[in-house]
Amino acid sequence: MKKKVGLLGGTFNPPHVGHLVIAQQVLDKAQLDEIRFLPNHVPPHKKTDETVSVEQRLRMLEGAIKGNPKFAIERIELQREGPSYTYDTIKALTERDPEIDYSFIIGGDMIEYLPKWSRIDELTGMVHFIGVNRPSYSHETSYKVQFVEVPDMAISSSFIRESVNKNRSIRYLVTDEVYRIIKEEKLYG
Ligand SMILES: Nc1ncnc2c1ncn2[C@@H]1O[C@H](COP(=O)(O)OP(=O)(O)OP(=O)(O)O)[C@@H](O)[C@H]1O
Ligand SMILES: O=C(O)c1ccc[n+]([C@@H]2O[C@H](COP(=O)([O-])O)[C@@H](O)[C@H]2O)c1
Repeated sequence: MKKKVGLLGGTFNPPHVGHLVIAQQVLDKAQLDEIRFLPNHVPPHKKTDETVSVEQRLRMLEGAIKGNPKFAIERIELQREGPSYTYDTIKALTERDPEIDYSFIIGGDMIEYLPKWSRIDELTGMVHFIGVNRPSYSHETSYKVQFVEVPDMAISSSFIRESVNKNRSIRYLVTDEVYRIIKEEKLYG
């Protein structure tokens, strides 16, 4: 049987506990073998805090997943210039790893946004989508998306960036390692 790998694509600026909980919940409930976090190079549809480098986002992600043998990082988008379209990524990954059965995990905001994704009709035929609930967003869609229920977490990277900027605590919203990097490198200040 093919190995079942869940891809959690994101900007991870910074990675927060919401990302980790989703990944663990989907791993268990969808009975996957492994989760690979897929940091994008350039987010296709949004501006993010560009004072934080790709390298810093990657180091925070490495710190966030440390210690979980079922979590890894897929770096394929970091090697590609331009917006990180998922169509290009899935095409490259399925060609590279024909022995892996990939699923692509998305939260409610991305489920709502699916109609605007690049080559979405082709993409839904190429990869299995798994959607999770996210407060303030719907998970209803006409696209083929398997729904996995997770605890509702109103946590976002933007909330964390804004909290740091306003001198409010982000303790427990990110792992200790991510917290340390944000403080030591004075990110989002
Ligand atoms: N709290 C959450 N609940 C459910 N899904 C989430 C949550 N946070 C992030 N996700 C999902 O994780 C993936 C990656 O998210 P991303 O790295 O863009 O973080 P974000 O918190 O949405 O960032 P930002 O606030 O900067 O837009 C997306 O599919 C997103 O929907
Ligand atoms: O391919 C697209 O058109 C597309 C549009 C929006 C988002 N995505 C992907 O969805 C994932 C979550 O995006 P984001 O912006 O919430 O970090 C990430 O892997 C993005 O590359 C992909």
